[in-house]
Amino acid sequence: MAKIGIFGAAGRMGRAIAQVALDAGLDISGGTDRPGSGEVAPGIVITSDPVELARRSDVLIDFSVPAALAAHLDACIQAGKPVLVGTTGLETQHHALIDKAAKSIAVLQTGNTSLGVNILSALVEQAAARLGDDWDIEIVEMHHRHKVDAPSGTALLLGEAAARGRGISLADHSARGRDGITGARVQGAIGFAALRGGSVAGDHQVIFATEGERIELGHRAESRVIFARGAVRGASWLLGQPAGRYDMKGVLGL
Ligand SMILES: NC(=O)C1=CN([C@@H]2O[C@H](COP(=O)(O)OP(=O)(O)OC[C@H]3O[C@@H](n4cnc5c(N)ncnc54)[C@H](OP(=O)(O)O)[C@@H]3O)[C@@H](O)[C@H]2O)C=CC1
Ligand SMILES: O=C(O)C1=N[C@H](C(=O)O)C[C@H](O)C1
Repeated sequence: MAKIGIFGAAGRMGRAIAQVALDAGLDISGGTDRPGSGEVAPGIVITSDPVELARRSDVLIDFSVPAALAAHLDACIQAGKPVLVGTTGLETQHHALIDKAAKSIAVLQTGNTSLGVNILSALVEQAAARLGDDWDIEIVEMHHRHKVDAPSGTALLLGEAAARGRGISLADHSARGRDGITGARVQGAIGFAALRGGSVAGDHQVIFATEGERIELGHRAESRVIFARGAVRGASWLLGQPAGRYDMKGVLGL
């Protein structure tokens, strides 16, 4: 049976993934986290050495922090093991590291592992392809009070889908963090707004607004279990893939 290693195992997602994998009867080789993070689940060994974990795993799952990504990718390259990266808050330099790693190992990176969000992304791309840029696109997300990055990885994934549908680059058309006298909305911009509070697992809404009408497409996560299930499914799928960069579309057959 394939052994799954978890980077960031003591975090909210790390623990959820361990639980889902154990419930499914899968084998967990162990996890990494910062020293003193406590027990994740009975029998799961936590180390602070990602290379050691990668060597005794068949596939790795990373839900930790962007600052740890380089070390995690390096460990997977050294051990020759595939990895699913679910960590969000990634910037250009992190995506460049993933592209480089994907030359020698299989890497699946996604801002959201759930089936529902990936279906939503396909719908958003389709709607954006059919509506002209007199339809303003705004993406609103809400998450729990502990979340440290904004906009969420999912909001960016949905923004990328909208930009792809429109045939434009998101980097050149995104409007983030409006405050004060912003001036009127720029035609063709894709706007982002982030709310934080309570224990919300993850709500996303994509609004297409034009004169006189509005389309709203959305997704609400009711718990982290959906992300954990998607991560375990994605990791199992990665075991059969050659080196390269992947997202959830291949896993879910979209
Ligand atoms: N793609 C998806 O579907 C989803 C992505 N996410 C993303 O996953 C990430 C984790 O989320 P969540 O579990 O809620 O966050 P947590 O803060 O609960 O977990 C992150 C864990 O990583 C640990 N960590 C910090 N530095 C390192 C390191 N160098 N090596 C190993 N572990 C380290 C943290 O330890 P410490 O607390 O001591 O700093 C913490 O235990 C976030 O980026 C989040 O946005 C979340 C849900 C779904
Ligand atoms: O931090 C979270 O909790 C989540 N993060 C991901 C994101 O940034 O989109 C996915 C999910 O919405 C939960």
